[in-house]
Amino acid sequence: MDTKTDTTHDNHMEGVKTEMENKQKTDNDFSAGLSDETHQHLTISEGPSSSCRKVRVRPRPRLQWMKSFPPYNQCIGGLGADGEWDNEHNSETGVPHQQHLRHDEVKKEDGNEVVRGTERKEDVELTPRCVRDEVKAKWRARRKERLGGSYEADTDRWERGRWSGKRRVEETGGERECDDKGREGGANSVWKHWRSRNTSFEAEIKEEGGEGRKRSSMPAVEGENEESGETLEGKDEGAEELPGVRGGSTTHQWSTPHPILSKLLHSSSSTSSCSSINLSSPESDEVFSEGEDVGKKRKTLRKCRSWKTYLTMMHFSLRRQSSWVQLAGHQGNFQLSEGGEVLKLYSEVEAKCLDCLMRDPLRPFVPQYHGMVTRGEHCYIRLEDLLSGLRRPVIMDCKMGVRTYQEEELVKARTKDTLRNDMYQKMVKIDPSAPSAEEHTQKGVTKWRYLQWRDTTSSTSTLGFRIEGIMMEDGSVQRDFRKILTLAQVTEALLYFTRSQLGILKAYHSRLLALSDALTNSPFFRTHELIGSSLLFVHDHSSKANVWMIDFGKTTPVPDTSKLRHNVPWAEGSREDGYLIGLTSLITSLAQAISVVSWQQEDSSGEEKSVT
Ligand SMILES: Nc1ncnc2c1ncn2[C@@H]1O[C@H](COP(=O)(O)OP(=O)(O)OP(=O)(O)O)[C@@H](O)[C@H]1O
Ligand SMILES: O=P(O)(O)O[C@@H]1[C@H](O)[C@H](O)[C@@H](OP(=O)(O)O)[C@H](OP(=O)(O)O)[C@H]1O
Repeated sequence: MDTKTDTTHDNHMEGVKTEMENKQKTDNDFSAGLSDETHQHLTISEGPSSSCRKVRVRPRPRLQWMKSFPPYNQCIGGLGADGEWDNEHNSETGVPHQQHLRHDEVKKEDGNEVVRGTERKEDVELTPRCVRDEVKAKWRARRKERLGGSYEADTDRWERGRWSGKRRVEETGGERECDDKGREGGANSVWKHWRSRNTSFEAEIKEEGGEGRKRSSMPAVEGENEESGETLEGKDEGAEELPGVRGGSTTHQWSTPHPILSKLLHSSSSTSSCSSINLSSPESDEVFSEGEDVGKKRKTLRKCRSWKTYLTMMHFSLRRQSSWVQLAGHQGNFQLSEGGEVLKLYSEVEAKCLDCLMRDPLRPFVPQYHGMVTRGEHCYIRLEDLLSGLRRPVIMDCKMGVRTYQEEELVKARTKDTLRNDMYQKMVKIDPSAPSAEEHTQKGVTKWRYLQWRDTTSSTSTLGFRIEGIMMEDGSVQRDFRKILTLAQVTEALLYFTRSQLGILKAYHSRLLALSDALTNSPFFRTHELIGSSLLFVHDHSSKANVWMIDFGKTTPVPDTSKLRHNVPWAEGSREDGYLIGLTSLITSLAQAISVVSWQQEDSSGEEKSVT
């Protein structure tokens, strides 16, 4: 955006400051009082500032396929698209951090090699990298040959592998719910069981089958990814967590890990020598035998060293990158960085919000924001990975607020300047009778119409939030929660999501209460309309649980900062978002779930006592 917007925003923040100084209070339902922690966060030194004007920025597209966005598996541990990591910007100075470039200054973009570095050091270090690239290129060529040369161009397969776990499940004969021994298991069967017991909640569960964890790995196995890093793509923290190694959530493709990956992992335990790596798989033979003269020891050694570095980095990455997964939102918006940060396609609106939030009492509830980075021609915001450190994370994304459209969408809709056929199609797919006769004729709806329809046919309008998606620990993803409309249904979904674990329910409950306090004391919240923002619930089997505020792409400052209440229904012009209505619903529902589980436990312990 332009300078005008910046000025507006700055003025706005100035207004916020004045407001704080005057200690004006908005009329809301929350208790006042700053906790020590809140004070602590208020005094946090300057966070990263948006230096986004200094780089070329594109609007966030709704990407159809991933060719221009190398997939997650290419981003791991620097094994990405041949040195694509580039200008990491110092968020304060806007100057690229040259030290973040890897030693290879030779950069390939779209096949064009760009030589950047001239220093001696780089020249020396280029050698193993070049060897590696050469080997990788040969290997790629071989794989391509084996696959009939189709995988590079077959974008449909690419897309399928990356994003459409559902279709994958169908193709693999619905083996999603069986482990490699053919036993039934995994979250889906639990979900089905749960659903069959709970007739009041009729969500149609679509078995999207491991869309999360699997999708990032699939292209590698199928050879759909033309880059070499994909073969070693990791997602969990150790060999025991690898697809195919872990039972209960695998398809037959994963009955064994990829041969090279398997060897890498085994080799990592013996770190002393490259000779400890047993390279006998067909793939590795291909890589290492071709053009390799055993007599030329030096060359071989260099190759080994190169591969050793490669393997070490890979193993490190596997451990570090955990199992990041994008549960909701725009496809292609995200990447992982070398350091395990989540990179989200840059939006100035969001960057400004995050910048403010780093100096707000809400900071402990928001992923750490580390400024921005450019990669190729795109710019990304750098976020803390909220799944980092979790094993087999269970995730739920709740989109907050009583509406998910901005008021400006309504204004645009009145002129009907843009009719969206894609949204019309989505609407028809869910309910053919939803579009009006006119919309059917036009085969298009305005964005506002679609979003408003989504809001009114879900719990958004009534409860002030909706569940966008849930991923269980086996990687199964459910995204269709349209039929959850009442608090009781939400409670049932929460019981399913947490598997009725009291500790986790309580942890979520107290976290939301703390969030509620922080919101009360937040100048950011008092002065911003939050549209389409989510609460991300994450926990794992070790009972780590947390809730985070994410997605500020449609969160904007309001001109009159004294009026916003967040706990009243929206009327046009009010800018009210109903965020607190949603939060209250969630807190109430969690309290209900806690009561239900407590009763159940009391009941069962009573029964046990009476038996004994
Ligand atoms: N910092 C993070 N750490 C871990 N996971 C994240 C993080 N940020 C986002 N995600 C994952 O990505 C998903 C989408 O995030 P987000 O809502 O920010 O994307 P979006 O494309 O802006 O969404 P929308 O289309 O609703 O605007 C989340 O549901 C979550 O699974
Ligand atoms: O979840 P659904 O039903 O698929 O609908 C999408 C969802 O509402 C997104 O939040 C919205 O993006 P924004 O939040 O950025 O508006 C997107 O609009 P888009 O297609 O214009 O990106 C919608 O298509």
